[in-house]
Amino acid sequence: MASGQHPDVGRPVTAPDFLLSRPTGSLRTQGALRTFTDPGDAALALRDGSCGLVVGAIGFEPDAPAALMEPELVVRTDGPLEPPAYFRGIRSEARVAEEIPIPAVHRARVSSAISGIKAGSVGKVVLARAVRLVADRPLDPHAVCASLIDSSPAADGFLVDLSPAGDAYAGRVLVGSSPELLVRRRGDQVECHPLAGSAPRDADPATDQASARALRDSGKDAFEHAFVVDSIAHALAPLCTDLEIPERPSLTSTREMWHLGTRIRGRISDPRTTALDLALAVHPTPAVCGTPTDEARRLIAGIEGPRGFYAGAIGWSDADGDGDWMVSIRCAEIDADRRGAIAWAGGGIVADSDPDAEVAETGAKLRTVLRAFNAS
Ligand SMILES: C=C(O[C@@H]1C=C(C(=O)O)C=C[C@H]1O)C(=O)O
Repeated sequence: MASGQHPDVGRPVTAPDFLLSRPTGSLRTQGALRTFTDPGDAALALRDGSCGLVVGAIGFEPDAPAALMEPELVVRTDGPLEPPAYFRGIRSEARVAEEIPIPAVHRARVSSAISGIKAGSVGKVVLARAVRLVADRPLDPHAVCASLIDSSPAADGFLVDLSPAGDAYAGRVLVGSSPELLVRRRGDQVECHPLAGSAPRDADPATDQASARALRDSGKDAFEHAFVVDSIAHALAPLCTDLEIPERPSLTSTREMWHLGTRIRGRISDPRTTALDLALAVHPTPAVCGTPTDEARRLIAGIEGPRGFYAGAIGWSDADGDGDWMVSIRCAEIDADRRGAIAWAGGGIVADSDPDAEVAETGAKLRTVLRAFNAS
């Protein structure tokens, strides 16, 4: 670098403050003509035609502030995004400074959730844990996101400036690589691809295939998965016709995990129902919350405290009603000063869950994000 030059020289001026990269099409935006903290207001603005496009993030709790905006500049691409060389050239470095809670406490929480489930309080609850990362040199959220996209076999990745959610979120950025499609609408076609039931991948191909087969044949995981399909089918039934729900889930994978997934398809009944309306109707699914929803949400709030944007939804919706919303998992929130971040991972607990396996599963899920920070 020549002396006197700013360290950011070469940084693309087009760096977006919202991006969603997906194999089926991507979107990146800059600037905000208008922001919304209440997703209901954004949904209304799309429906009454006063807003052409909404992008951003919705929190886990329905009344938590959202970070939604009507962007100034929009670039849509058919396939996944190709991160700029500038961001690919930056190696992010951070280390795990704290586990929230420590794995032994997460294990104990899972054990007591299993006892609660057996006593009949809920059928399923999703418990998460977090890790706090610290960095000696400032992190660049776009570089972390570039690494997330490049490490994802499907080039899944997202980045959302959370500033529109208010002072507590000013300058904070959510980055992640979610494999889970909450809902997508194109024309009259609606699609969801919920995931639930997981097993860590293994470097040894024979072991890896064996754990995929064990997941496919696991009664406990099929049971855990069915809560999610039932909940989405129930939420979509009044909004869609021709709902197609495969009888059994199929295997799907990321670099780190095997999952059970079910591709649900339907046709929109009323064309005024936008992708954002659909997202708000299905969220939070039992893939991140539990069954019954309100009881599981109360349990989670009591055990974990507020989740903020983890286990919420990120995506976009336009005034024609089209849009994509992903479940905000495999993600981290980067601090405004760029010296730290917090990453989360959770897993569904049912009566037959094994506490040690749940600790291992959340550890494996965290690897997606930890790799992007070169943290271990
Ligand atoms: C909650 C997370 O993942 C969710 C929970 C899963 C499970 O319990 O098996 C699987 C995929 C996701 O729906 C997470 O990654 O943090």
